[in-house]
Amino acid sequence: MASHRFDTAGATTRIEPARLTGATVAFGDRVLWSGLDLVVDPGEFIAVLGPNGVGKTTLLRVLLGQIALTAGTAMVAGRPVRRGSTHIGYIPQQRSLETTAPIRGRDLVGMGIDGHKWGFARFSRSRRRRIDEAIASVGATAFAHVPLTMTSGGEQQRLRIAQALVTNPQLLLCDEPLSSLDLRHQQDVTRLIDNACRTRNLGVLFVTHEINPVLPYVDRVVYVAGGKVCVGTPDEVLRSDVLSELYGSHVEVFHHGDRIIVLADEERSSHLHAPEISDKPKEIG
Ligand SMILES: Nc1ncnc2c1ncn2[C@@H]1O[C@H](COP(=O)(O)OP(=O)(O)OP(=O)(O)O)[C@@H](O)[C@H]1O
Repeated sequence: MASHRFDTAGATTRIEPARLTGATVAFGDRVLWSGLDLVVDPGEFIAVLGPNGVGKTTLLRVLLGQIALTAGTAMVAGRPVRRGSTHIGYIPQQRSLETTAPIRGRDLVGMGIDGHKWGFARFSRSRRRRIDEAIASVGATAFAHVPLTMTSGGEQQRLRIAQALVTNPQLLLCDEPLSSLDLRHQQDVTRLIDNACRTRNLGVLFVTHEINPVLPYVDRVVYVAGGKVCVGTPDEVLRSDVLSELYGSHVEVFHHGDRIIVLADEERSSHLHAPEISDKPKEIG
């Protein structure tokens, strides 16, 4: 894991992408999670895991400045969180990109620089270069000029990653970027994000229900369940005893070849799961 960034003068400057201290989020009487201490290092790939509805997206929204902590502090790039920070690249949970407007991939990537504003900035040479570089870095050059409606889900996800990277952020927040992708595209997208993490020295928080495609790449996991959060390496956290304590009910972690399968007894922990509650054990990863 890289932990230092080199400036142009060759001196080492350490920029901390994110830091949460004693972080707690509650909505009314409902405490979503509490007491989270987490420092995201430069070049560190962290997976955020846990069942539905426990507050994984909320964690990203805290760092985006969209949800205020009930207690504790949240910093991004050494400063208190604020909305609209260019230090953050964000890949939101997948929404359909279908639109009647003739938007192309490179338009989408450009929106990472200037939102949905259209104007003279569109024609600046440096802006064009940044967009071209971001598109090339995710291997999307061949289809960046095609209307988005004519691109596949995997191609759109590459363009979303380029959009998140175009401001050269220090922190990349990814909210279930693997959903709706087949295994090959899950692996491609995970590799791309890992490559951005290592080569750009940026911190990555990657929310996912698919543990196995990301396992080869992650440095640490943040596991949210039962109103609590556990942070550590996959070997430290993805264990039956650790997760049973976190869930407050029996959880089995199986190793099958390279794969990890987490089975939680939904009946006993159904209050942790939303909205589809099953009386069968649920495979989380
Ligand atoms: N602004 C808000 N006000 C009240 N409740 C909220 C707010 N934002 C989120 N919640 C609730 O907090 C809970 C956690 O939501 P969140 O989307 O963070 O969960 P998640 O772990 O990302 O779930 P999933 O895996 O299903 O995407 C949900 O029950 C949600 O309805």
